[in-house]
Amino acid sequence: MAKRIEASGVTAYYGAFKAIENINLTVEPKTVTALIGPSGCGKSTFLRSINRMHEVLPGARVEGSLTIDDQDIYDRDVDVTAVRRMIGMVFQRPNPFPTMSIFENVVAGLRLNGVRRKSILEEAAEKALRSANLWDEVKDRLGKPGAGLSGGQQQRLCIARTIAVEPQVVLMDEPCSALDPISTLAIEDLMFQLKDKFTIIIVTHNMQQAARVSDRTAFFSIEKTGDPGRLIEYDNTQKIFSNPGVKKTEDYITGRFG
Ligand SMILES: Nc1ncnc2c1ncn2[C@@H]1O[C@H](COP(=O)(O)OP(=O)(O)OP(=O)(O)O)[C@@H](O)[C@H]1O
Repeated sequence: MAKRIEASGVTAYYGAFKAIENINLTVEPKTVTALIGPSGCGKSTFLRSINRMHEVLPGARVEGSLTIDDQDIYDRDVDVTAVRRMIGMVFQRPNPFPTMSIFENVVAGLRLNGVRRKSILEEAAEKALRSANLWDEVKDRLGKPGAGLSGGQQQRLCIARTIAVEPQVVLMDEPCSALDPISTLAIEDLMFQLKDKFTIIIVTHNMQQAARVSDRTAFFSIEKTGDPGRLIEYDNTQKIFSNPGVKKTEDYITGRFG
C-alpha cells in the first residue's frame, strides 16, 4: 500500500511570490521522512504540494513534477479527488467534525466514498481506531461527540479518520504542536507502527521528535526574507543529526539559528 514519492524541480508560488524553489527529493515507501527548518522556509508549502492542497488557495500554483509510484499527480488528466484520497493529511490542530460522533468522524471519508453498509463501516471504524491506538479508550462511547475527547485523543481520532480510507501516504503538518508530552509520545509511537503500512511525511519544529521518529530528514532553509525556501540537505536522520554535510544544517540543529 505504501508508495514511493519523487519530487523533481518542485517550485511553488502564492501569486507572484515564489515560496519554494527547485525541490528534488525521493521518499521511499514505508518510511517516515521529517521536514525541518526555520519558520517560513516552505515546509508546509511543500507538504501541501504533495496532495495538491497548495493549489486550493487562489493564485497558488506548483511547477515541476511530483510522482507517486511513477504517476505524475500533476498530470492534466489526474483526478484530484483520487489524489487526495490516496494521500491523507493530518493537521496541526486536531480538527474532528465537532457535531459528529466519534464513529461518524472515523467513517466520514468512507461515507463520502459511497460506503453504506453498516457492518462494513463498523468493521472499518474498529480497524482504524485500533491502528490509531484509540480503540480501547473510545469503544464504549462511539456514539458520543468527537469534540468531547482530550486533545491527544482528538488528534488520534483525526489520524483514524485519515487512515480509515486506506491512503498510501500520510502527510502530517506539525501533528503534535498542540499536544502535551504524553500525547506527543503516543502519536510518535503510532507513527512508528503506521510506517509498516504507509509512507509518512511529517513537518516538525521539534528536533528531538524528528530524530526519534524519522528515517530520513530533509532540512529546508531560506537565505533571507522574501527569498524562496530551498532544500539544503536530505539524508538519513542519523547522519543529519550526528554528522551533517552542510554547515547551515549543523547551525540549525544545534540551535545557532532559526
Ligand atoms: N496563504 C499564503 N499566502 C501567501 N504567502 C504564504 C501563504 N502561506 C504561506 N505563505 C508564505 O510562504 C512562505 C513559506 O511558508 P510555509 O508556511 O510553507 O513555511 P513553513 O516552513 O511551513 O513555516 P512554519 O514553520 O512557520 O509553519 C512564507 O514566506 C509564508 O509567509
